[in-house]
Amino acid sequence: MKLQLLDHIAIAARTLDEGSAPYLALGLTPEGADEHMAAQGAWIRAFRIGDTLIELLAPDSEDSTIAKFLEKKGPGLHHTAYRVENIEAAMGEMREAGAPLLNDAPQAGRAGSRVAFLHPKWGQGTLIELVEHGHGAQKHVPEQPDLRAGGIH
Ligand SMILES: C[C@H](C(=O)O)C(=O)SCCNC(=O)CCNC(=O)[C@H](O)C(C)(C)COP(=O)(O)OP(=O)(O)OC[C@H]1O[C@@H](n2cnc3c(N)ncnc32)[C@H](O)[C@@H]1OP(=O)(O)O
Ligand SMILES: [Co+2]
Repeated sequence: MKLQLLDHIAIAARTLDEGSAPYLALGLTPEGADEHMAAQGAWIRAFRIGDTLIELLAPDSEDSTIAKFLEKKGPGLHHTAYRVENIEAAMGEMREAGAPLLNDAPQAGRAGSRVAFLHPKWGQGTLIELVEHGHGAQKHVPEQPDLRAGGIH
């Protein structure tokens, strides 16, 4: 398996605004709109640095996995995510290697990506995510493409 790049580093925060403060001060601006991912129990805000994102995660409810994480560890590094070309192939290789995949099938990720997670105990205390972006979405994907520019009327 070839990891293509460090896709994102995710930081858990109590709220997106609280979590944003240091990154705004560092001169970054949020990319696109905040996303609510109910299946992950999270609100997500992304800040881009080249090809990599800082992904802020805030819990959407008291029983969210992010809320559980904050209760145990407080705000901080939640996971690192590596980009792969083909998520099914990458999961197959991980399964063969005996790595503890947390998902049987790819899950829906931010901005239309597909993701799978590996247990943090295996990752030396770091939850690891594998992420595949759709073809043509390797770099910056505008949240709302400007259809006028494409000549569609
Ligand atoms: C989709 C979007 C995107 O990028 O597009 C995202 O990233 S969404 C990101 C949010 N989604 C996810 O995280 C989905 C994958 N996560 C999970 O399935 C789960 O959270 C989990 C299996 C990692 C942990 O669940 P759990 O019920 O076992 O929780 P526990 O609290 O009992 O955790 C078990 C042990 O793992 C540790 N632990 C839990 N979560 C983390 C973490 N993020 N990083 C490092 N260690 C962690 C706990 O401290 C505990 O350690 P000890 O035993 O020493 O006390
Ligand atoms: Co992520």
